[in-house]
Amino acid sequence: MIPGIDDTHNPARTSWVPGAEGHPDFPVQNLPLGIFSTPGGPRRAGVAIGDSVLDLPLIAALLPRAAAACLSTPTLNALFALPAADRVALRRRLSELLSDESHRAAVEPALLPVASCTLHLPCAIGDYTDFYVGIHHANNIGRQFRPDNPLLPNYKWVPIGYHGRASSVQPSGVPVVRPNGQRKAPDADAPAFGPSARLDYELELGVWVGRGNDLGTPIPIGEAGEHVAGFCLLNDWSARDFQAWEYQPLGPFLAKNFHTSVSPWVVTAEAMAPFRVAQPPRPEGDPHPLPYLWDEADQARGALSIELEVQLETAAMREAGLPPVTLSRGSATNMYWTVAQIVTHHASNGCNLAPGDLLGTGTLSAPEREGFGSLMEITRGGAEPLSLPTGETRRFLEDGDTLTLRGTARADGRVPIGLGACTATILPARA
Ligand SMILES: O=C(O)/C=C/C(=O)CC(=O)CC(=O)O
Ligand SMILES: [Ca+2]
Ligand SMILES: [Mg+2]
Repeated sequence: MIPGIDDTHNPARTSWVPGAEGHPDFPVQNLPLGIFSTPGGPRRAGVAIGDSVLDLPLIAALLPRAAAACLSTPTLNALFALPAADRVALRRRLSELLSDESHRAAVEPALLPVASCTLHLPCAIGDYTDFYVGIHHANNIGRQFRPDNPLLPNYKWVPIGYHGRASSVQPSGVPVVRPNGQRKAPDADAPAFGPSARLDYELELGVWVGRGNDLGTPIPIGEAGEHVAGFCLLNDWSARDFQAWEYQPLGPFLAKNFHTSVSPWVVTAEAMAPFRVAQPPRPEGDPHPLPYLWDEADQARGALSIELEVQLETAAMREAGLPPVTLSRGSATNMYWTVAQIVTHHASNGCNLAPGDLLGTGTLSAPEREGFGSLMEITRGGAEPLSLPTGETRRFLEDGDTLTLRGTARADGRVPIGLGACTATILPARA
């Protein structure tokens, strides 16, 4: 079940917190959860509201008991392990506390400016899996890696994924050290080892797993929604030169496990409820998914109406005081498989998902150039370099480049809510 819409989503609801109303990411209709610290203080749970962070342990006495017991821990894993109903109760109470002026005196002392906080990973990530549901990305990139065979025949039957590396997932802001690795130029006799010359990003959504499933017990598709705690932005940094050389036959390995960035706030599945839309119908002639992946309710509301944007700022642009350039604008509706389908498929063999596990959707490219989700697609593998306002060009990312992903959920008659930025700067390779 996908969560329902209630009064916490009411567009008429406003907050007494200065700056919350009209905030592009965090109005009172959002209330994303995260882990933060202040200098000398422990990691603890918080909620973003406008440009403030609400320190949840400080107001635990005002919150529902089940959730309150999980807020002083340095991760959200315990909170995400609770039944979704406990998260709903927490959301309703937070919405009331932050919108009803009568609670202001009790709650305001627990608000901190976000600029004074360090935002951490929301969970201790046991496992991270990256999918490949962006069919336009799969077509575009497949054409470059396998010109005769871009989209393999399993794509429309199986939600394809690979097991990523949890240890190198980092919150937004942590710089990315250019990886060293093996690459082989097409005309070279042997590979060489050194810094990647084709460092790329991948625009993805992250899905935070809520309640887990027992080993050996699959998740029926009708119940997949209850295992999703929320969403973030995810950048699956990719060394395309290493990838092309190493990925056959077992799939991505060192090309993608050196660093993965996530936006630090978890926009809950409940907050996202008004932005769930019908899954676009499959093109004529595509196979009908197997029964374990098919659910009419999921097809009716399983897609996510989230606008996505990627911006690049080079060191020279920063020095010249020029604003970042927008590389692409796309939409999360470009998913061939829904979130419920990837969750159910992942657990279909009895694999156990655990609270705080992270799933990447795969790169979400639109069909057109304006919405491509990686430089590999935008520059067609480097063949069509981008021209920047400084006179620089880019085929792939250079040291000093800062890349930022943003996402905003929108629906008619609703207050838009944002995922917050997922940003990082590239540092030179280390010897
Ligand atoms: O071999 C291919 O076709 C490409 C594989 C990937 O790039 C893996 C990946 O990270 C999938 C994605 O982000 O969509
Ligand atoms: Ca990826
Ligand atoms: Mg990665």
